[in-house]
Amino acid sequence: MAGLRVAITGASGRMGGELVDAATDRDDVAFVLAASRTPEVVPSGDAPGAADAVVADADLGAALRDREIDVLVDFTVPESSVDYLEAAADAGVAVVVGTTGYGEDGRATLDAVAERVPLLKASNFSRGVAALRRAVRATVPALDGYDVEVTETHHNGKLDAPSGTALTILDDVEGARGDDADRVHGREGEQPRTGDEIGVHARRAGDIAGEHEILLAGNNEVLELTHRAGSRSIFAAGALDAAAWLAGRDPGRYDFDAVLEPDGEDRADEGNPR
Ligand SMILES: NC(=O)C1=CN([C@@H]2O[C@H](COP(=O)(O)OP(=O)(O)OC[C@H]3O[C@@H](n4cnc5c(N)ncnc54)[C@H](OP(=O)(O)O)[C@@H]3O)[C@@H](O)[C@H]2O)C=CC1
Ligand SMILES: O=C(O)C1=N[C@H](C(=O)O)C[C@H](O)C1
Repeated sequence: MAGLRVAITGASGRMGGELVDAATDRDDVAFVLAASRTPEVVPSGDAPGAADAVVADADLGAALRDREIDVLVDFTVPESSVDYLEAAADAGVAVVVGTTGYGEDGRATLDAVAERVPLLKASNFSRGVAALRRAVRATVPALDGYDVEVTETHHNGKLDAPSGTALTILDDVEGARGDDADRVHGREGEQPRTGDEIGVHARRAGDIAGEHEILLAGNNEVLELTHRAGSRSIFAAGALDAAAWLAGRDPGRYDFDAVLEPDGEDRADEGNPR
């Protein structure tokens, strides 16, 4: 491919801005189209970190075709995301999805879109969290019967709780245990722990980019597995790596692990569904 042509939705958002900035900096990206509900506040033109073109989100479908976009990268909210992804599918454009918090309808739309174009969704595009998930899947069976509590901490502007990453990790824990645990969110009053429950805790404060901790305790010992994002740049880099990897592939659902293991098999599966 001569150079990747990417579109980024929600360009005035925290991740949208980070993605536009990172994409304009990459040698493998030839063109950056930004889409926003408020295009007038998104920088474009020759300034460093500015998109090559900015359009109103209502004009996204036409712009994807006119600008010959290869991949759409969406980190917005579920309500807008489903419209953006359908516009991409109509235009035959691949999609990388970082948005979290979908309900059942949103997840069904993702499945339908993946039948028409390549779709890679991850609740977390950092390499560290991908490694953390591998560690969780290996550790939980090794510590059979230990109590597990998952805690996530994010900035005070985050909408969804628990985070998509925490939900993915909970799926990993349950998959490794081979059962569906009772997920207990927070704890208040007289509420002792029951046998195989998993405690889930969501904290919101300041400008924390994202922290996830898995606590395993039993047998007079404690093991803590923790990932801390230092900035959003790691998510943007991972998502753009995924976009470069996804362009030109067949329709279907792809997993971020396949991007990180380029010599491994292409895995089009249901992984990282949140
Ligand atoms: N998978 C991953 O690695 C990561 C995922 N995320 C996820 O990305 C998503 C975005 O996070 P973040 O950038 O912090 O969020 P922000 O609130 O900062 O940005 C979301 C943007 O979405 C756009 N948007 C379009 N429609 C709506 C709507 N109806 N309501 C609100 N916003 C709308 C807006 O941009 P505009 O006005 O320009 O259209 C808005 O700024 C979240 O779901 C978050 O969990 C975040 C970090 C990493
Ligand atoms: O909203 C965020 O900021 C983040 N959201 C993702 C999630 O919900 O897991 C990933 C990351 O932790 C940052």
